[in-house]
Amino acid sequence: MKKILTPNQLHLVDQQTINKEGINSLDLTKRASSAALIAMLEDFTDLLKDPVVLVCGKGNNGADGLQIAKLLQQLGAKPLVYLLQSAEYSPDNLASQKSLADILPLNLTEEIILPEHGFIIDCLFGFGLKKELGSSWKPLIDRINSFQGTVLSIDMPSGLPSDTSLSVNSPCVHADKVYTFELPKWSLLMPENAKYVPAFRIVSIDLEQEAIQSLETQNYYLGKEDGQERIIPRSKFSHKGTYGHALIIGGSLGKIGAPLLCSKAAMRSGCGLLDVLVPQCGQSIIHTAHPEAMLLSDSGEEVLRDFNLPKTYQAIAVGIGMGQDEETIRGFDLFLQSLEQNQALVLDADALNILAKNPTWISNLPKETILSPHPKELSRLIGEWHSDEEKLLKAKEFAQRHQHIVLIKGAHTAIVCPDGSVYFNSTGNPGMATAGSGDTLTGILVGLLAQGMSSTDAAILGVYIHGYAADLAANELSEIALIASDIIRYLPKAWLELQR
Ligand SMILES: NC(=O)C1=CN([C@@H]2O[C@H](COP(=O)(O)OP(=O)(O)OC[C@H]3O[C@@H](n4cnc5c(N)ncnc54)[C@H](O)[C@@H]3O)[C@@H](O)[C@H]2O)[C@@H](O)CC1
Ligand SMILES: [K+]
Repeated sequence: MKKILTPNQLHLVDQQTINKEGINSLDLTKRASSAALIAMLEDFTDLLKDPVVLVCGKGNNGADGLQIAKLLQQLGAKPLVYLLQSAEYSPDNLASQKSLADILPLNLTEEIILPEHGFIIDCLFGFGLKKELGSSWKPLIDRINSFQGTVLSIDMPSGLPSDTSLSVNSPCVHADKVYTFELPKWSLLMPENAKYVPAFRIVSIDLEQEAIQSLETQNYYLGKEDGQERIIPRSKFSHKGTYGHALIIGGSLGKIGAPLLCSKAAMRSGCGLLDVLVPQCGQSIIHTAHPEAMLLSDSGEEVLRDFNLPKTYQAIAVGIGMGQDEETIRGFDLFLQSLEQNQALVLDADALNILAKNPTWISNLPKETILSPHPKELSRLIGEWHSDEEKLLKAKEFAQRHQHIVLIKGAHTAIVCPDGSVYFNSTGNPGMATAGSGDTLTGILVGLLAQGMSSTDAAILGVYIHGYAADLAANELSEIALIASDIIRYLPKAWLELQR
């Protein structure tokens, strides 16, 4: 997994790389610039053919821009280079200016000339932005944002601080894609910044890994290796009991599809045995549609009421499609009271809504329960928020106070852990914004927990593979057509790929 660091820590890593390698800062800038250009050329082959305008600031982000311009010239392109007029350029910036002819002055009061199409490479500010840009920057940023072509930002979209939320009206470049160096930055992962960062690519520049390892953070970005490391191998002499017995509790009249999707996803994630507890109206549906699952009977006709568990389970998921009938709420209360403190548990949907209305019941949850709310359910649990930063803080406070794991689902789902760590996911796509997608995640989670995985590991692997299966599905079926059943259908392929 990659660490998400603060600007001060990023400066430190740059500095330690320079010291350790015995290079100077300009060498690192050149390395970064050529890596960024290679990545941009891979994504946009027209970069050497179409008009390119580089807009450079006075710091090292601007130095990156000047170096990229030089490389583009060497490749035969004729980029227009604007450089912010300043009395205090960084040393790398000054050195980079010397190797480039025809630099156009950039003043905040004068309009820059832009072509009808092509590219702007935005190198005004990177992680060195100290505070939000003032209103004097608005005309320039508005001009960049009105460009009809493609806007590529180096390291950060200029105007976006790397580790805090941005006020609504603050000027900021709306990039089409951001090429960020070595490590993802916190604000690139926040949903509220999607308009500035619809996509980003991490460009490796071989920064000193030891320096990165030595720095403390609570924020991490998950990669494929984090999923791979957590896969549970199947052993030759194992039997179905080896891989745990899971239980799914949910469903109500008209909402039997939810526990059905959940139970299929659980078994496609490797658990050995699975029981499903649904009201009577759902029993033949589950039996017919998912013959591998076993059914527990509940006396409730249309809604669950008994929550009667004949045996113990390695893991239980509860809440999907369950509804909030009075009888269900009563049964759920008794169920929570009956739980052992070491019971692995996932709560979703109506289980969370019922908890939000009865907050004292939270104390009955076993430690490290995974709570998998959608945004509405989350706000009922932790209260409203005004920014993604506040949402994360509140979720963190909740996770630490109650010692549970809270998932903030969405693009870059955040796994908020009881020790304050937050893991941001790197897989998934907007096709997952579809009915039942969350039910499949809950199924994967309970399937993994049943195999004896810790809640944090199950959340990391579960969230990662859920998005990974959806990415494989979307590649073949499109994001538009993607439905929750497709995520389950592509789980086998996702496991195969992850095991490679
Ligand atoms: N050698 C290095 O340290 C490397 C740096 N790199 C690049 O350097 C960037 C960081 O460079 P810098 O630290 O020079 O920072 P930036 O280039 O991001 O910007 C810093 C400059 O902007 C000014 N500034 C900050 N906030 C402002 C505001 N609100 N209004 C007006 N001016 C403001 C600062 O006074 C400073 O002059 C990275 O984002 C990356 O693009 C890369 O080339 C990798 C290597
Ligand atoms: K930038």
